[in-house]
Amino acid sequence: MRVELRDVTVRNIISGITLDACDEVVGIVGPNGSGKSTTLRCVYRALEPDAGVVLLDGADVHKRHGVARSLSALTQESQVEFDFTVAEVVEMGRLPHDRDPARDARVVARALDAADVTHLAARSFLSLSGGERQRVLIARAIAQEPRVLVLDEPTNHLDIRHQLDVLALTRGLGVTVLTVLHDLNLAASYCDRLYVLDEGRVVASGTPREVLVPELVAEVFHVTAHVVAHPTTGVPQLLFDQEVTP
Ligand SMILES: Nc1ncnc2c1ncn2[C@@H]1O[C@H](COP(=O)(O)OP(=O)(O)OP(=O)(O)O)[C@@H](O)[C@H]1O
Repeated sequence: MRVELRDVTVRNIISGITLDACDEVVGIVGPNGSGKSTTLRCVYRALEPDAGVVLLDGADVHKRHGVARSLSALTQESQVEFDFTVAEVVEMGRLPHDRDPARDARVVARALDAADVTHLAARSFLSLSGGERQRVLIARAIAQEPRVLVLDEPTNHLDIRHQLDVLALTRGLGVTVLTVLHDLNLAASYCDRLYVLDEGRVVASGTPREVLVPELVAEVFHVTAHVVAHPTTGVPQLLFDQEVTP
């Protein structure tokens, strides 16, 4: 499914954001406060742009019917306030769909397994650690069987193994994934294309190899980076000098 943002503007926070993603993993990177979460909020309809439009397969996401069945989001606001079990939280992913108990149970079991939380199914969500909660919320998003998955910092709280697992898992779904990532090396490894935001605007876009060059990294993040090829995959990876550039 194709997601397109055309000239999306929200107050003075983001301005003229244009991007698209279709059946690929697209990363949004940029410094703190550059407008990444605000951009995603417009996609998962927590915010309506002041100008511009967000389209899902060509239809305005704020007017289209059935968006909840097509799009799921793991966001900074994704939380569970009441004391549900893990299994119940993941079952909530099925709510936008017509009920089919046997199929729902299979999908939920697969999602629990994929996010490595089957052993936690009977536990209270509120008793879990930050990383365990994050994996349960990922399982819920997967259980929704979305065609577009919107992720705001999905690796938050996760240890390195689960960071790699979650990114491989979401990539393996074969759907459109639009994700904010802070770790530029994970972004280079898992994203087909990247958009770089700075001060509410897109300042670069392209493949990780095209975008993650020392000049851009210095200009946007104010650090000196050296690009090396990953020894087994050849993917560009960044090594940083310790001094911050002005
Ligand atoms: N509701 C709001 N009212 C006023 N300012 C806001 C609001 N939401 C976001 N901002 C401001 O807009 C800017 C962009 O915020 P946003 O959360 O989109 O950035 P971000 O790139 O996701 O940042 P981070 O990397 O720190 O998560 C920030 O300066 C933030 O303080």
